[in-house]
Amino acid sequence: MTAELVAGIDSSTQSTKVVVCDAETGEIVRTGRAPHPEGTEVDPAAWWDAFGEATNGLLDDVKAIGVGGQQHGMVTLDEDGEVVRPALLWNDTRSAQSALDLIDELGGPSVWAKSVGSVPVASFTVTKLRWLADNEPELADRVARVLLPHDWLTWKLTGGDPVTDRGDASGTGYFSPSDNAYRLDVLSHAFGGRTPELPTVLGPAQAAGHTADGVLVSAGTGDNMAAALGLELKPGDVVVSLGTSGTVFGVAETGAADATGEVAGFADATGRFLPLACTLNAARVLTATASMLGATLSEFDRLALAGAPGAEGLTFLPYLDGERTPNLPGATGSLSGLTRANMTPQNLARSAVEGMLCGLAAGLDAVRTHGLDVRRVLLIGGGAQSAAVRAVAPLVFGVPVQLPEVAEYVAIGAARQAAWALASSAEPPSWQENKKALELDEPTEAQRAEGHRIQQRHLEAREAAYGVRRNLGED
Ligand SMILES: Nc1ncnc2c1ncn2[C@@H]1O[C@H](COP(=O)(O)OP(=O)(O)O)[C@@H](O)[C@H]1O
Ligand SMILES: O=C(CO)[C@@H](O)[C@H](O)COP(=O)(O)O
Repeated sequence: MTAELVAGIDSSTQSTKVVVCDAETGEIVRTGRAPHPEGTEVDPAAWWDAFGEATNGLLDDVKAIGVGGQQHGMVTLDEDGEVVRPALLWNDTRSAQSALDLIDELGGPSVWAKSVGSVPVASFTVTKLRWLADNEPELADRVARVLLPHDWLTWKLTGGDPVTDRGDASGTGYFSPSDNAYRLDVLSHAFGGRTPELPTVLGPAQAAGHTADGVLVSAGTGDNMAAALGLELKPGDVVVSLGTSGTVFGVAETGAADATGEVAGFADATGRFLPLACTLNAARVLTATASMLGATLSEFDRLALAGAPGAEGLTFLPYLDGERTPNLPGATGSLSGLTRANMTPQNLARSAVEGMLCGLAAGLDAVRTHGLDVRRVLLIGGGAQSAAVRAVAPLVFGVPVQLPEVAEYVAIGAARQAAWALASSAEPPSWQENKKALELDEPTEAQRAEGHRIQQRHLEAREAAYGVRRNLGED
């Protein structure tokens, strides 16, 4: 009997990736990818074009397809289903003041954390709608429907009524993951009294519909939720993803409600929860530093590996695109501790790797404080391909770090969701047999202490430069 095939799509910030898998075992049989345009506002048509390019010739015998997409992006449609304005992405910080206004107007951070699981920052859709209402009211008046990137792609595939899932909906700021319901009062308040249509929230294994060719389309989800599904996380597993964003997350049985805003209390794609901390600066810290040094990524790795642990006193706070955690949307990066002796390409490269990872280590402390048991870190995303990152991560994180076989876990998770919807089973198929992970070298006690010192220095520099206090998990 020939295997049934399912496809998973990862429509993330920088590209669309596709995997086609055996529905029963998860074995990957084909892959594809296509780039997205630069920028923090993008015409959704570019994602559809990238989808077409990435899947070209790959979907002929596929029975089901699922879409994982970058979270939070605001896609606005008019009465005719036409896009009203380019989508504002999760990393667009223009709505930072709108976030502060909304927090204030609706009762403060604790009220937000309790009602929708998260305190909104500029990334959240709800703040983008407020920005639109305040700054482009004539466009806001034309908005009949608001979707997230994955909702829009799913809708393009089925042509039916727009749908979403609980995981991606939980990143809007107008959905309560604990009540499993939209907060239309919050939506309407944020959008100046307007009440656009929202997509129906499907259950984890429900189908969104079918393509014109009869391929089943699953509900889809946000990219981090899809990665969690693809990795089949167990209690104690925490993912650190180094893509455009840096994210730290794990699956929990109860939702987080962090009034400090460091941890977002998202839902996952299985009916559980996904507490998550997110930075705006991850893999691109490495690529920007490599480009400043005139180095390729492998030359950059060689430089960083030749730099001394602690970069001989250089501290790089890598807020190159502003920052989200800590919430410093207008921040710029800084490099401190320079001397004539330590100012070398090797130390600069090393400090970029350490600075980026220290931001994620703070996220690790934050999710630990909010209930996640951190027994091991699974390192994924484009930045995990860096040899220097692999060498430094165990020191800075201070727990065992595993590198799941380099593969596209968002797309794999979306494919697993498609296989689940195809089987209509109570639980998703287990693809665990196909999972291999490389155990990175455990740090010695001395290296662990070094990692701790690097993290302490990073936190002190953060406090000195931006007044950010340490969170509860830090000593
Ligand atoms: N060896 C490497 N070292 C550092 N960065 C890398 C390496 N390989 C890929 N990247 C970076 O990873 C990023 C892409 O990661 P990915 O997880 O696909 O991002 P996203 O999902 O946000 O689109 C790009 O910025 C790319 O340059
Ligand atoms: O906003 C978040 C998480 O809340 C980001 O993680 C986006 O979902 C984009 O992901 P990548 O493109 O970096 O994978």
